[in-house]
Amino acid sequence: MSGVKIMKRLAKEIKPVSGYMGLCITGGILGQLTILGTLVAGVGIICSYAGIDMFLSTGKWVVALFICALLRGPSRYLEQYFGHHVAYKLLAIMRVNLYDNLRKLSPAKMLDKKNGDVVSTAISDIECIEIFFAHTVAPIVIAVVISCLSLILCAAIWPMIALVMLPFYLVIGVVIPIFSARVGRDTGRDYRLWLGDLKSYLIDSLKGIKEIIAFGKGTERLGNIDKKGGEINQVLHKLIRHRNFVMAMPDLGRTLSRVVIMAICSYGMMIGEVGIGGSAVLMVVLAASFTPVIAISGLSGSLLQTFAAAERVFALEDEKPQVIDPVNPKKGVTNSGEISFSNIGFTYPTRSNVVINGFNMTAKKGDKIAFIGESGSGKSTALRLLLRYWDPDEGEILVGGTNIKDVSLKDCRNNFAMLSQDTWLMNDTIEENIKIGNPYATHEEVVEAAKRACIHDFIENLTDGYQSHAGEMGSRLSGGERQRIGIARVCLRNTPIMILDEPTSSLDTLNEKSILKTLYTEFKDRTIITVSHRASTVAGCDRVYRLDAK
Ligand SMILES: Nc1ncnc2c1ncn2[C@@H]1O[C@H](COP(=O)(O)OP(=O)(O)OP(=O)(O)O)[C@@H](O)[C@H]1O
Repeated sequence: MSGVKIMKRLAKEIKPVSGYMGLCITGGILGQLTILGTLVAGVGIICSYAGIDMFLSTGKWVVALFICALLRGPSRYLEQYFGHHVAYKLLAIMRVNLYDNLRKLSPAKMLDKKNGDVVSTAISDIECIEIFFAHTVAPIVIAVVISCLSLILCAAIWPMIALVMLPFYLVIGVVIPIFSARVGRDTGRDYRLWLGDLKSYLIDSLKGIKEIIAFGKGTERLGNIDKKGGEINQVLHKLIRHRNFVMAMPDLGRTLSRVVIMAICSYGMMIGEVGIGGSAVLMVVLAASFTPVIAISGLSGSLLQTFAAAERVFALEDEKPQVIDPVNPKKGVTNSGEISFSNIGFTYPTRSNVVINGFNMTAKKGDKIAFIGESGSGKSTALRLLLRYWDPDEGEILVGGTNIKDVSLKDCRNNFAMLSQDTWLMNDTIEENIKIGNPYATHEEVVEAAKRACIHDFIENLTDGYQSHAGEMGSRLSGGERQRIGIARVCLRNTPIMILDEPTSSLDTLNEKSILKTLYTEFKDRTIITVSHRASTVAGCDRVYRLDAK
């Protein structure tokens, strides 16, 4: 994506808060005008004391000086306050938009992405865009307005000086930033990529710390972190060299412009085109008006990272999900427990080998169905197709007689309560974790579900009972305890179909028997599909479907 395209797209994001941005720009312009006004009033006071006619009396210049000085504070406050208000509001909107798309991309498109890289984009890349919203848009407008006003004022005093100064404004404010952005673009991009890669490696190393220690890989990981850190530093040095160069060039331009201003003003006085007062005003106005222009030039160094970060955010925002909602979804026709797989064929887009080929299955309301087969035969894949994480390449899946592709993803998934192989516990109380199954459930209903999942006594014995924090002790819970919390969650979700992927793999036979009996008898009206390797888990099912590895 080109720099101009990124800027245009970022600028579009400002639309919902354009009023606040207007206030920020007004504050900025007013702030710069107060600086110019203070300097011009100073010149006015000195010249009128020296007996040079400066249009206003000394007293009026003093009043003007005080007004400008007093307005400087509030205008600066206005600019900074609304600039940051806009930036943080927009960053919050961008975070929500990004998470919304990540949600749609999950799980199919998210499997290929590195967790750390996505976290890096969702947090630090978005944070990096703050520079554009808070420190770029308004300063560009302010610099353009102040440069134009200064040139108009100069042209009113002596048109020639405006003509001579115009190229300085263009070179410092336009040519240098564009050139700098073009030259440093790849370095900025490399830095964000390396940073994402390092974060990903760190998160991976933390997640797998037990295995890393057990297999004696700690030193190797440490060495790799050190190596990656060194590589990042090299790119960072390039960025800093570039930024320093970019900061030095406009400063050089400003110094040269001052020499030219003085030379031309002296020449103007010599040939009688401008008086002492006019020259003094020209000198202070032109010198001061370069400050906002220089600020833009200086920004172009920081913007390299901002553009690279925005590019990464937009790439994630633009990525198309694996499955999409139909344009005109059918409504309310799938709420039953009937399921049918007819002639299903499926190959993962990233693989060449067929996973499911010509698979057929039917379940009536209340049927207890089992999928069995050796490891890798496609049992979990069949469940993923039912949940529409992917669409089959061949055949169709019907729920309640309707093709699941014809209803919205939300309506389709509202039919299912899912227990996956690894129960995810969010950073909240045990009660809230169970209530994921039904946020409106009462405490009594949560307790009832926990009893069905044979986890009630365990929870009661915790120091804070149902209010104990699962996040803090998530890693201290055994696999079986986590699995039973997952089962309680499923029990609470009132859907016609329950999907259980290895529901009792971490439980002893006693607990397994008791939980399955509860599930199969108490939920006799619900259709249950169970995936398991264990004969004991599928023993109570009405029908067993075998999937064969291809
Ligand atoms: N997201 C994916 N992308 C590509 N291939 C995948 C993906 N998920 C699974 N597979 C492959 O598809 C095949 C079937 O996987 P699946 O998880 O459905 O098997 P399974 O029968 O449930 O196995 P297990 O009993 O070991 O859990 C395997 O070869 C697996 O490597």
